[in-house]
Amino acid sequence: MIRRNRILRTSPAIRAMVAETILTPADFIAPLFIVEGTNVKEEISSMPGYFRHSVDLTVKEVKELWSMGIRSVLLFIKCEDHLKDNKGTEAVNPDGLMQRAIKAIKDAVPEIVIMTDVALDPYSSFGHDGIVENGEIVNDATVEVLSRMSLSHAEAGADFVAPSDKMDGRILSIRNTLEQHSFHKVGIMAYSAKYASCLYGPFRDALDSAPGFGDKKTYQLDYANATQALKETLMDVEEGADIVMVKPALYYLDVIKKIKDEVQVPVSAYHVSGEYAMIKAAAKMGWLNEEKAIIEALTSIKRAGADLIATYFAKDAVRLL
Ligand SMILES: NCc1[nH]cc(CCC(=O)O)c1CC(=O)O
Ligand SMILES: [Mg+2]
Repeated sequence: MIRRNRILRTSPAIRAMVAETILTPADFIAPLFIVEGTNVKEEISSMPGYFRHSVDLTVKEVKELWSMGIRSVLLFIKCEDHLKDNKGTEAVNPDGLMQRAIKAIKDAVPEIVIMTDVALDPYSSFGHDGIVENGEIVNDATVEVLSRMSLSHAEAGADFVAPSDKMDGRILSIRNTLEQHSFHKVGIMAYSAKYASCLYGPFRDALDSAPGFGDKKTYQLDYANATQALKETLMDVEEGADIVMVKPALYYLDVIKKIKDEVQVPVSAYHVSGEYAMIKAAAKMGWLNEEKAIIEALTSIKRAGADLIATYFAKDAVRLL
């Protein structure tokens, strides 16, 4: 034998020397679920160990994340039922929960990068990401509202808007709207390769945002396809996306790799609620070691090509590194 492969795995020191993929706290984007009220902290039943917080406790949480080295948060709000409609009225309310949360975080931790979800589902009486007409999700009217919604987040102080809706043409429209209003420093993280996945179930519990009819297959990608994901990601970059995203993450490592090889912007991946829940459930049963499962999952996502990872395990991962 002239090549003994095991030499490079002999000891922890050698393994550390040759490790190609190393996670760091700045890799993580921490998603946060925000609710009305004060001093509210509610555990999400299908996401054990993860919570919805009122704005005051969200601010506390953000301070802790920042002190741990996490550099970015991704905000989602749970809209009160009586404020939901089919027009996204509350989504553009300058005093809405999202807008108030952005301001409170910006005041308390000005340096952290605030990213905001842009889609109508939490605000929609139909639980869909867009405006519904005759049982269909209409594209262009939705893009118009998403652009106003993005502007409203920028006005409140968001650093990045993150359109997760998958309507056609929304990146260009959002970019133009931001430009027209001189928000030259607000970025766009586009959910470009977002699949219609079963893995969003716990998230929809968290926000009470499950579709009231049908599914999201007319706008989110079919998991049988990778080519469309690449095409649509390249289009989003052309339209002005600063960061592109693949979502979910672990079932889509090939898509992350394919996109990373083709684009010249940072690629993020969203390790979604169902991926969190799977690890939590198996760990609770004693079938998997939770800590090892977390680090292996996140390292694999980065190895596939993700520059950034949105994950509910951000804090756990930083503690384990
Ligand atoms: N547009 C809404 C949105 N933004 C992020 C997620 C899912 C995140 C997760 O499951 O962790 C969803 C759900 C959906 O598309 O139905
Ligand atoms: Mg990085």
